[in-house]
Amino acid sequence: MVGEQSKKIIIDTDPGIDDAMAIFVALNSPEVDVIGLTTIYGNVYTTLATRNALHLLEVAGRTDIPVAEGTHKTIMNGTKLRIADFVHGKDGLGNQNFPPPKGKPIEKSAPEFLVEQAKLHPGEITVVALGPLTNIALAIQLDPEFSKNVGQIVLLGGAFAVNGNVNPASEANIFGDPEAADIVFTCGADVIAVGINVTHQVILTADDRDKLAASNGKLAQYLCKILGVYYSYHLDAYEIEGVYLHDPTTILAAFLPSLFTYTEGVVRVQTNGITRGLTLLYNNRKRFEEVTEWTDKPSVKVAVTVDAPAVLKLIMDRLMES
Ligand SMILES: O=c1[nH]cnc2c1ncn2[C@@H]1O[C@H](CO)[C@@H](O)[C@H]1O
Repeated sequence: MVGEQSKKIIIDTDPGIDDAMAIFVALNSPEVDVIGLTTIYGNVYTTLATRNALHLLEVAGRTDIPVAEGTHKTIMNGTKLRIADFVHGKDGLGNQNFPPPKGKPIEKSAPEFLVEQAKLHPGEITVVALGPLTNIALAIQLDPEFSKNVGQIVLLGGAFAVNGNVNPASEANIFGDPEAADIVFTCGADVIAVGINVTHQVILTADDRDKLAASNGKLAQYLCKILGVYYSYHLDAYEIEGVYLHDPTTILAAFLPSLFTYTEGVVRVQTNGITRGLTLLYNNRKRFEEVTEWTDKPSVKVAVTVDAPAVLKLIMDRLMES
């Protein structure tokens, strides 16, 4: 669905059950035109993320959308990755053993595609980053103009003034590549961070899932098939009969920003020690005597509150219309 004034978005994704939901919400939202998917490790390894991205576009009948494969390593060339297959299933999509997709990724790598599109449409592209931030950091390193050319970077990442979900300090996407995250937070682009302090407020209950399953929405029904593993994980880890809608909530922040409130400040990422992956926002309330690691760095916006009932309703409506 493409509206007249629709925003061009590129989704950087590691599908992932909530990624699948976010991609489908975006494809059914007239406010945005999805011009590409780029893939990254996180919920699964990058190779599987690419396969799943192609598969999801086939399910949605949108094979016209290009998929560019991202990096298999962290920005520091690390190959020991933390993969959250215990959250999403071995295949990333709820252990359904879907057949391999027919399509192939494009020749360009994810960072090359991001740089190319930002240059082609200066100020117009919104990158929605749903996994670790390595591809975006590589795009920044590849082209010094990328931060200026990109319209906005809306990222799911961080745990602002709350515990993380990998450990008490760190949220999964930031923990996946803290050095890359720090590059993105300080790159000078218009960055909006949606952390788990916000996404943990948007919960799809078992009742909501039943409503999706009972609808005629083709994509809603597909999602209900793959959601089982995600529910089991939440019951086990959080003792809730519902799932957090991290990625779909972040997608909405990209085109319906008024559903959220924000604060602004410099965010740095801890890259060492037991708090590796911690996101720390300087709230500008004190002028420090010393020069700090936050001094003279560009500010970003960090989501603080969310109209959770409105976000949940929109996500469900868009999926049930599919
Ligand atoms: O406990 C966890 N470990 C790793 N990844 C997780 C966990 N819980 C959720 N996610 C995944 O990480 C992103 C949000 O942090 C989401 O993509 C979510 O599916």
